[in-house]
Amino acid sequence: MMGEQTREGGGTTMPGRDQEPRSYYVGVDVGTGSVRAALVDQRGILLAFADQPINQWEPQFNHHEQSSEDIWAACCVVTKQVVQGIDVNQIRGLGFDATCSLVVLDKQFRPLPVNHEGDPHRNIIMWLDHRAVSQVHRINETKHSVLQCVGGVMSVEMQAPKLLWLKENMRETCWDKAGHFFDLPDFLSWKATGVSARSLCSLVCKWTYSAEKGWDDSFWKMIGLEDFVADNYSKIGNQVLPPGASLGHGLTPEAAKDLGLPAGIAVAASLIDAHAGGLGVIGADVRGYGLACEGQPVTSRLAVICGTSSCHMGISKDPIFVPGVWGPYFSAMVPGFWLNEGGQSVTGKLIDHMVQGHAAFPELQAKATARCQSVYAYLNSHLDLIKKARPVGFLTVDLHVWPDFHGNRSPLADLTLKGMVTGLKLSQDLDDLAILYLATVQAIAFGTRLIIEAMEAAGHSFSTLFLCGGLSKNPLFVQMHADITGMPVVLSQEVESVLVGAAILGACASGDFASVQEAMARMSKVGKVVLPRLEDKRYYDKKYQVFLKLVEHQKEYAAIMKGD
Ligand SMILES: Nc1ncnc2c1ncn2[C@@H]1O[C@H](COP(=O)(O)OP(=O)(O)O)[C@@H](O)[C@H]1O
Ligand SMILES: O=C(CO)[C@H](O)[C@H](O)COP(=O)(O)O
Repeated sequence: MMGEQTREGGGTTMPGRDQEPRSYYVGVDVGTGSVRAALVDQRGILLAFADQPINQWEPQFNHHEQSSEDIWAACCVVTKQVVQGIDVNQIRGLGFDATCSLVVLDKQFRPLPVNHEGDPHRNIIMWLDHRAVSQVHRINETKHSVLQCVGGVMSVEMQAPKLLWLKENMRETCWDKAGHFFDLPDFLSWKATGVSARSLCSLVCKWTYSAEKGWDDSFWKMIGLEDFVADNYSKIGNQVLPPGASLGHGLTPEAAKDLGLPAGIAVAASLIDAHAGGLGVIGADVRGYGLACEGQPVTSRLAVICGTSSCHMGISKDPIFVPGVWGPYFSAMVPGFWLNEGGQSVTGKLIDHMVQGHAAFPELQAKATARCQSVYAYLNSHLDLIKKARPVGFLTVDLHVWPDFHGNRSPLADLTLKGMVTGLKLSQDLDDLAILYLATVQAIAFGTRLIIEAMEAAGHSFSTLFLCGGLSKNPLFVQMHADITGMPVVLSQEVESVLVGAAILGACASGDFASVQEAMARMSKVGKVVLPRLEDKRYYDKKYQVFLKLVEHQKEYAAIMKGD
């Protein structure tokens, strides 16, 4: 099915039509549910956008797989769409970002199966796959020093546990035949240039690579993956480049044909999607908005990329060790800065799950369709209808949610935690669905508040949130994040900020900007500021107390059931 397409001249008129841009850059963002591309000019204005859904397979609980061939094909569709009608010779650079999913190829770069069905088309273990639970438990039991750079506890969503799972469970059909293991962003830049160099971003954040010391042989030997040490890391990458560096001789003729772009244009070393989102928002010029972060260092800004999951990206001049929060990672997002990444594994996915699984969802769907609205726009207006004189957030005074339906990524770093809902009644009508949706949105915001508290207790100091990703298009989600954290929320002028981040990479690789920081300052702009309703602070402080009690009780229940 052809994805949605908006572009300059056709469909919605994009801003910036009035001036002919000097240079174009193409950004490609491979998210969980779809591939998006954008044509962006040197001011960071989006001139064209296209998206294309991608398949996901869930052959068994907690196994999530994709196809690198599907994803590349979708990249080709959307890239061709966004460059239609322009002089492609004005395109100066191309940048990719993607989820940190694991791509498996044989020695001839052909896909290998990561499943017991032996289907090589499904050669990607996705970022949210939780199959490697016993492997990550054993890795964490080692207490190896590299774990200090992932908040002290390695996530089941990182690559080492998944690689160990493949070695232990797919020896003949996959592991012995494997020639290359890529993080998805690096697979895309390899596909575009034929250069198998990896990005510092992916290797530092998901593979335990150190910007300073490189690979740690003792770690791989200790966890049972000494194979990589033996061949000098050729399968997982022994050439590493900073994000935005220009790869090889740029776009190969074959990839140029696939993508509909000129051969030889600069292609950048990639970023993971959350990091591209951070690049796309965190450097915006905030003068004139009366924000506390005006005149403060960029380290006072927390970027929150809210899509299927939410990633909380905070940077610092010196390394900060935050227990249960990934990092500190050097130069993994903004060159020269240390990065800590908090996160919630399911946020958009959780909201979709709660809404679609409710008894009143068919009625909601019919009513939203009749109004030509998304179900979320309909729910937001329905909440305004039923809130009466109270602020909308007060509707959940006796309905509370703990959001860890897919474990807790940060700051508790406990994949055994589960979701919780308290305050249910017998009724299951549209009002109940709307209030449960609201309580879920609030629970996600409380999770963000808990992550911020952990990061600030370790040394960060934030004054402003910079939101992007699909959920930042939901006004209720944004307002609840402002009200519950007590911080103003900045939304970018370009809502597709992750794509601006990918385009920034392409702009840097082209040499049009002297640094990533210069490109960030020029290409990301404030669109809107949402201020917190501080008059509601007391209410949310009380709901936060309940929120924290929920996980305390969950742990008590688990202890009781574990006891004899
Ligand atoms: N306009 C919108 N209003 C409310 N929620 C949205 C909107 N657009 C996307 N979402 C939600 O955002 C999530 C997808 O986020 P997105 O950043 O687009 O994708 P990905 O996680 O694949 O990068 C989904 O849960 C979807 O329901
Ligand atoms: O772990 C990640 C980033 O560090 C994943 O790539 C991210 O959580 C998935 O992104 P999205 O929710 O946008 O699909």
